[in-house]
Amino acid sequence: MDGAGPAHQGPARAVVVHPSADALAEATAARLLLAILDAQSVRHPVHVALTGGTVGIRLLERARRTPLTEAVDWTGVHLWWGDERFVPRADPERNEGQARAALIDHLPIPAQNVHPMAATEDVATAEEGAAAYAAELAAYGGADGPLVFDVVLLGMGPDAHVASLFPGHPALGATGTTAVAVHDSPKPPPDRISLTFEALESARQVWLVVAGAEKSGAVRRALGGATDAQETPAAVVAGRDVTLWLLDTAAAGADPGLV
Ligand SMILES: O=C1O[C@H](COP(=O)(O)O)[C@@H](O)[C@H](O)[C@H]1O
Repeated sequence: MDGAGPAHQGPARAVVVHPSADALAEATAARLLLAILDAQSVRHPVHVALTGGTVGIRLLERARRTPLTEAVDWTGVHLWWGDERFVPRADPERNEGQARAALIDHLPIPAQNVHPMAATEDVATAEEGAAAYAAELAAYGGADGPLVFDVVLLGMGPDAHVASLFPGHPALGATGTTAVAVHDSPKPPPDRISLTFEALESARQVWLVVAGAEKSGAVRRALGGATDAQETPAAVVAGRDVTLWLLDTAAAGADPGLV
């Protein structure tokens, strides 16, 4: 585990580099299940926000296969999403459907503990979907404030987007709410719902799980001290206690500080 450089202030940030995308998925699955078990020893319930994306889904497939999954009390875990594509529920693009097939459908988790974002059958607009999600998150908050995620999993795009918060996009600036509608997403599909920075940063731990050489430039910028959320959203997202960058060697690139 390496420190990420002098530019970062605040809670602990660490970078872990794995030899391949497969190793990253395998290790992150184990890390997630252990984090849930740790949290369950001190809190009830435990809240986790899932990510879509290539590694985000692969790590859920790995989690399904590890015996650690059986040690978790899934009745005490709530699963949320960092973002969702605003498409019909059966659309293969939906993060929800992919996560259900990879893991959730195989868990003894009560249906009411799974909190997907709205599909197009549920509401007329992504705005309505975002408002409904913000209300659901608020309902699970305590008297003293909003819901605190134990772990937020995030993928990252080559453009340094996290969840569906894209560089230069108006949704980046959303404040005073935990969920926002996204239109004209530079990555298809164009209509999405995303947690806001405010919601992501309410997490105790934020983990950015990133694989692939095409993302090494964005990783270098984010870990190299970029501070402009409009240019490099991934650079500014942080957990209250811990921010973990979990990379494969390709995403870490040639930076001798990371490999
Ligand atoms: O569109 C999205 O992309 C990112 C990253 O996906 P990847 O396939 O490049 O790993 C993902 O984190 C996000 O949830 C998803 O909606």
